[in-house]
Amino acid sequence: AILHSSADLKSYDFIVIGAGPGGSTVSNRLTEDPSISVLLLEAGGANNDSLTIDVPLLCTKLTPNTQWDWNYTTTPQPNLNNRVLPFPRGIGLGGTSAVNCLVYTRGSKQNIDKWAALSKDPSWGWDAMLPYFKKSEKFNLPVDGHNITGQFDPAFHGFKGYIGVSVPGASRAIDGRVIQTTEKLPDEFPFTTDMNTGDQLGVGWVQALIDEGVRSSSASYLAPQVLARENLDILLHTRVARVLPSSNDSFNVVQYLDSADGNLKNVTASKEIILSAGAVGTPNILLHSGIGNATTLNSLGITPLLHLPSVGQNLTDHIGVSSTWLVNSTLTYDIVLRNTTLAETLLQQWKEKKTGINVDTSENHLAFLRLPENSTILQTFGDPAAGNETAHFEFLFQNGLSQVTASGNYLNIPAGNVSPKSSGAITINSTNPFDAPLIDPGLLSAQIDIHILREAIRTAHRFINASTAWSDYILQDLTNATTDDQIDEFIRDNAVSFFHPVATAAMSPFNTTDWGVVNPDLRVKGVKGLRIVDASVAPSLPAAHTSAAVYGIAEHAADIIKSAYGLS
Ligand SMILES: Cc1cc2nc3c(=O)[nH]c(=O)nc-3n(C[C@H](O)[C@H](O)[C@H](O)COP(=O)(O)OP(=O)(O)OC[C@H]3O[C@@H](n4cnc5c(N)ncnc54)[C@H](O)[C@@H]3O)c2cc1C
Repeated sequence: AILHSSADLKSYDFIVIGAGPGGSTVSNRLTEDPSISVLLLEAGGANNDSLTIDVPLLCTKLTPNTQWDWNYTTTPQPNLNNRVLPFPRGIGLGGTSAVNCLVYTRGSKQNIDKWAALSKDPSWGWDAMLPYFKKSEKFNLPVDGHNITGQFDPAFHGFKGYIGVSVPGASRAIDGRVIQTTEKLPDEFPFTTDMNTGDQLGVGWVQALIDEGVRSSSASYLAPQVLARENLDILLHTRVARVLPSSNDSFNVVQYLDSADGNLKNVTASKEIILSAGAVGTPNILLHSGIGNATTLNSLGITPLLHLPSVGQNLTDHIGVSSTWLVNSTLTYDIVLRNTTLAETLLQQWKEKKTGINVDTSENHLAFLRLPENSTILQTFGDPAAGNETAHFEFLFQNGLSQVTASGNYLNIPAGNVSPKSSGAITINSTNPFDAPLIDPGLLSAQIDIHILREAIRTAHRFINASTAWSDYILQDLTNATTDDQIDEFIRDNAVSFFHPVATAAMSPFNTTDWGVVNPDLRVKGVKGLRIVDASVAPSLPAAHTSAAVYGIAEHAADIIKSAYGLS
């Protein structure tokens, strides 16, 4: 049940911190066993009364600087002309999956196999993880009822899980041109039926976290029939300050801020605390608990309880930038952005029938592509991707999603570097656990990353210019950058995080002490009672939007925990 106040707290076997994909999934699966009790603590509210969250196409309005966002920013990024970027993280049931743009991608088989190699545990590889990806998924037919044969491969999908996944349920004016380009230029831009089979390369229909036209966040794992379980309690509006040891080496106590009276209070787990506060929140809680680099903690005035220097380190994220063209069409989304009556009519259609443009996310097609194998970039710097079947960059084909000026119709193609070599860190500079941590994703700190992004932008332009599919459509290229220097400056002035941070509490092999925060069973190294289940344990960043990975990690984690305690 959702508790009214901390006065209703009982005693619990497990306390889970954070209701994003990690925490919601593990809270659900553990309470399938009626002999186990779980308390889920979440800093935000129920998030269940917001049209902006539910309507897939409104995803861009959810962040930054809103009630659904922690409203973090990065430290100034030296390789982006010292810009400070928004770094949204969702707050409330669903966590960041309630505010993201819904794209469902698992990355390549090589990406997931790299987790097994880094952790020296084959259960984190693709073959063992595929059943967990499927277990989390409820693939459903698009709302327009069109025939989706050839738009996805059913062999790689689950149909009985909690999170809705679907292909687009409304066509967009550029769909035909994207597909035609794959037919005209199949060598460089091959069509792929399904990017979630482990073989991700090509151009294809987006799969998005949508259930019959409505956003499916991790709150789907906390649906009313799940909340009806007597062994699952949720306390909302509750920010965790730190975790504390109850004996020398066992962390069983959670210290939280009671929003009702503003006091710090403790609650104890008889078995384990599970940290699922995300790639920013989890290292922040650990550091304030004295778990991290002992020297740095000491210099801040926090007593180190466990020296684990990798806490907060290795933050890896995607970076991307959008190219824009003025187009010869009036069937673009920017007309809706400019016309409140039309926007209201479309919203009404969504409310009444769950049909129309609002049932889908920001694009109907994606591309995952590589640099040519003989490219001088790869020869000079080595290949940063997980292997030769893993993308270097991604395109999202958007039909006028961002308006550039007050008039005109647009095509936007955000291009992301999805196999970055750069990394940064989450650190703290305060002893107050409720102060924002310092978020430095270190974007473009490795030289190869700007080279890849530059070639991604050039490739997006080839997609548009090299095929006759677009010749009667494009009026003007608004990027205005062609030389290396011009494109680099365009990137440094405009690129943003794609908001996919991972690896800030990475798993490393058992008995490895020089890097990593958790063992392959996701227990924090060197202590009892503490486990981590969220994006921060991924030891490397897949070439993919990250929530699918976290659902897979959490389904696997639930089985690991159940087997450790003999649960059903
Ligand atoms: C704008 C944006 C767009 C994105 N687009 C996509 C996309 O299209 N597809 C995709 O797959 N991924 C996308 N992502 C990334 C994806 O949403 C995340 O990878 C995923 O949600 C991470 O799950 P998590 O469980 O690790 O953490 P989160 O989802 O961040 O959940 C952590 C939870 O912990 C809570 N919490 C944190 N600290 C505390 C505390 N001290 N006390 C109590 N509770 C706390 C938070 O409020 C939150 O609910 C996007 C992210 C953003 C920001």
